[in-house]
Amino acid sequence: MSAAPPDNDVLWARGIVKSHYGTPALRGISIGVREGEVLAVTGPRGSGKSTLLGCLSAQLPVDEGEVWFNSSPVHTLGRAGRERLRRDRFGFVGSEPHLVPELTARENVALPLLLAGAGHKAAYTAATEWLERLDVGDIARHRPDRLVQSQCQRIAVARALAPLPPVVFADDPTAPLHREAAEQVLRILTSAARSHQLTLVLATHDPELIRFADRAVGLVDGRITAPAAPVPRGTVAPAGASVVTATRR
Ligand SMILES: Nc1ncnc2c1ncn2[C@@H]1O[C@H](COP(=O)(O)OP(=O)(O)OP(=O)(O)O)[C@@H](O)[C@H]1O
Repeated sequence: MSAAPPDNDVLWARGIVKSHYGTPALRGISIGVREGEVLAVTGPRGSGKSTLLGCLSAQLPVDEGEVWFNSSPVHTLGRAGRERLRRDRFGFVGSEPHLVPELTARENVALPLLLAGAGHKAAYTAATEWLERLDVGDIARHRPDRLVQSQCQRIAVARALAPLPPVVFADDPTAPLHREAAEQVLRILTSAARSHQLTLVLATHDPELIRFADRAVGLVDGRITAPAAPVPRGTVAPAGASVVTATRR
């Protein structure tokens, strides 16, 4: 019989093992994410970051181990239960924006709100506000084919944040951006998460970007590297330098 997860961890996992068609991706990962914190998952390409986010966010079933969200088990849910959890409680930003090409920027951001049952006016007002926060309010009526990738990625961030999900997963969200745009998008993403008390799990292969997080966990070959301190404010921490023990601010 397993122990219950700690109350103050919004996400908690123990001993996750996951393979893709026989290729091991996670080899026994245990991790806790506190409510309202920004946790960076860092490591080289192929180290298992996307797979870890997939398991924590109920996109991928684990082969072994446990995943809990708000003290409820995720690892025992079937496909429909995992889909419901993702739709109702989690937001996602990937390395590609994946906008609906037929819809304007504003319609893309309003879409998840409308699907969740928000009224038309409320959804479009919120979409406009989030686009303005992401500095792309001026292109609200444009379709993605008229926009550059950094604008599309900002729209994708607005779309993930607008419903204010308790947890946002961002898997290498700055991959298509140059350094300046990457830093700006991460600054907006992390400050929006903090000001709305959202929990953010951020995967990045770029060790310089973990300074935007409160804590960081390093992965190598599907395993967590040695535990260490929280990300110090205003510094650049090396990859795999810290794991998961203290609070932010
Ligand atoms: N769909 C898949 N089919 C087969 N192998 C996969 C699949 N997805 C991931 N893998 C393998 O699992 C391991 C971990 O991959 P994962 O994508 O989780 O790492 P990552 O750290 O996110 O890498 P990247 O930074 O390149 O996205 C790698 O060896 C990868 O080749």
